Amino acid sequence: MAAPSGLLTVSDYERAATALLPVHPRDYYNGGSEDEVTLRENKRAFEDYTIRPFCLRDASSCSLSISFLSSSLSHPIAIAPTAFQKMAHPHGELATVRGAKASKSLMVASSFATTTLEEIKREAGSHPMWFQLYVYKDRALSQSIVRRAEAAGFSAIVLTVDTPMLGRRLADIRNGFQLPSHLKFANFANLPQAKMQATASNEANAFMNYVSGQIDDSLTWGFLRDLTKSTSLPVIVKGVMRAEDAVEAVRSGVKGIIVSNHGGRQIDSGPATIHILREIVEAVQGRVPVWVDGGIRNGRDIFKALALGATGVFVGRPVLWGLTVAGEVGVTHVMEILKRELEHTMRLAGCSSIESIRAAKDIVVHKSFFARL
Ligand SMILES: Cc1cc2nc3c(=O)[nH]c(=O)nc-3n(C[C@H](O)[C@H](O)[C@H](O)COP(=O)(O)O)c2cc1C
Ligand SMILES: CCCCCCC(=O)C(=O)O
Repeated sequence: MAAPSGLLTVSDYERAATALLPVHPRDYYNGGSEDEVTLRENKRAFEDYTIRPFCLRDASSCSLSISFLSSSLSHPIAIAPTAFQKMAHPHGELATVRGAKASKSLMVASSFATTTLEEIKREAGSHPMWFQLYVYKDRALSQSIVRRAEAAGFSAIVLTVDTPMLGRRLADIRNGFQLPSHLKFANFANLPQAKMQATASNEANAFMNYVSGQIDDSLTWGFLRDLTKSTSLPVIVKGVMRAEDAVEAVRSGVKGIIVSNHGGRQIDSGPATIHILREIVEAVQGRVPVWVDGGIRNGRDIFKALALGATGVFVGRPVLWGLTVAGEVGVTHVMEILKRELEHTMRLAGCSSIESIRAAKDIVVHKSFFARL
């Protein structure tokens, strides 16, 4: 199947998906928490940074490849974990895996997938896949999920640390958002699915409260230290927004950090992730790779994140929009658009490799740079 014609950018996919989706999944996917200040700011803040291109630097070839830990990837754009992908398309997570493979993109599977982690990994084969972990009050259940991810062949555990409870997503509360009754929390076959799906009581927010109530809100650094020791997989933390937390995470044994505010879905009024990236990169001093997500919608955004020190970036909603519009073809197309835009930006800026973006001092500056001229 060919990619839909006329869709040239992620914004085109956003408009198309938003028009197609029923109101509950649309608001769940697109929305943020409270006044959605952080949701908007994540995207807007990229405009505060300017690209200062070099000229006459041989733009005839360009490589997007990166390496970190003992891995190498053909490009630095990865697929963030997002829950309930079968609301976007009947093939859900499996279509996303196929799109990840076709576009050679690293993918993270969500704990709250509507497809089991074993089915996801089977579809992925040898393609690199990480597993995102939410920790439940039922610690035995959490441990069994980690063991299953190890056994299935995932290559890292991504521990989400910005969600002791769910943020207040007002649109979902107003809609009485629930997982449609034909879909399941596939990784939790033994939990009372009926409670996790449509609740007969229809009490406002019953579903969100139930899910939120399953997540362990008492986690501390001790849990992270224990996790890094008890799993055979490298642990990466997702949701770090402060330099001292990044340093503590490295001390706790993590092998990577994802600077993230959960796409503006958790605490509201937090800063845009792109503003926080540099201080975290500086604090970590190259001891572990640092990724960033939140509001990344085009190749210039990705270029800016790389120039500010990111090893790579993750995208969440853009993939859901691609999945909604055209299943695996849409996911592939969204990722190809981002890759093409990144390469285009690199060649116009005089950078023939990702390394050369990072090495070029001041190629990306905050707009306040010009105030001193
Ligand atoms: C609909 C939706 C579901 C999400 N589900 C999860 C999840 O299950 N686990 C998780 O760690 N993050 C989850 N996230 C957060 C994303 O992993 C990521 O941090 C965020 O989407 C990045 O922002 P962006 O959507 O602007 O690219 C979700 C985000 C969205 C939009
Ligand atoms: C309504 C249940 C939400 C589960 C959490 C998934 C997630 O991380 C999100 O941002 O949504």
